Amino acid sequence: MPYAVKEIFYTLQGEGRNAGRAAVFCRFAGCNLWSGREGDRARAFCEFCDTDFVGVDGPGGGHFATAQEFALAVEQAWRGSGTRQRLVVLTGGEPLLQIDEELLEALHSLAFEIAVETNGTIPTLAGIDWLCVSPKCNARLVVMAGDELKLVYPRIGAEPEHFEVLAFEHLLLQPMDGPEREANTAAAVAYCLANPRWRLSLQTHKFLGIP
Ligand SMILES: C[S@@+](CC[C@H](N)C(=O)[O-])C[C@H]1O[C@@H](n2cnc3c(N)ncnc32)[C@H](O)[C@@H]1O
Ligand SMILES: Nc1nc2[nH]cc(C(=O)O)c2c(=O)[nH]1
Ligand code: SF4
Ligand SMILES: [Mg+2]
Repeated sequence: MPYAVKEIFYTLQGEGRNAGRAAVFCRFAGCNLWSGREGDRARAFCEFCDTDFVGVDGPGGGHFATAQEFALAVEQAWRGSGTRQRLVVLTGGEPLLQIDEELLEALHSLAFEIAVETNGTIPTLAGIDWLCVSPKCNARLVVMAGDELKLVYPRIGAEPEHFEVLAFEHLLLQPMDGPEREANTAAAVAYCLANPRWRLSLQTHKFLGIP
């Protein structure tokens, strides 16, 4: 299957329980909850997105005809020494629109651990090593289990309490970036102080000034 990829880059995972860990990021083009066009944002299922996932014109982006071709591009982006602790984060856009078993096998065969960032509206696959689900309040959640649940906070209709019954190892609140970021961060801190099952996830790459 061909894969449409906006960009591939090497950086530190900025968010969640793996924050600080070196990884190749692969941003797949396209999302099922927003077209990516500013004119559509107000009526999108997900309206707060901080990401440009339209097209294949970013650094390292393109159309990859096969899983092997894609995996080689990921390997070429890896800058760490050796073949241990190799991590790739598949994100987007919505990566589960494009990830298939062949792609997971090709990445595993190059010794990559595979993390996925998903909105949880598309069934997931076996073979993902770290699954991060970030539910969106206007969209039906179908992925009810995973390694971390990372909730963008605050959102009316997506109160953290609703998600505590699901089978996630780690529960994280990530302040919504945008004009209210400071207030949202203070609210997330207060929530975590009062509800210790939840931990704060900051988008550390943004204040570090790295991709
Ligand atoms: C751009 S999304 C791509 C992966 C997938 N579509 C998803 O929503 O999980 C990556 C992560 O960024 C989060 N995110 C997007 N916009 C954000 C914002 N304005 N503030 C904080 N987190 C945001 C998402 O909730 C998700 O956890
Ligand atoms: N450094 C860094 N960490 C991230 N974690 C999740 C990201 C995403 O956009 O999915 C992201 C990103 O865009 N950059
Ligand atoms: S689901 Fe993810 S990629 Fe799609 S618009 Fe929302 S935050 Fe952005
Ligand atoms: Mg991002």
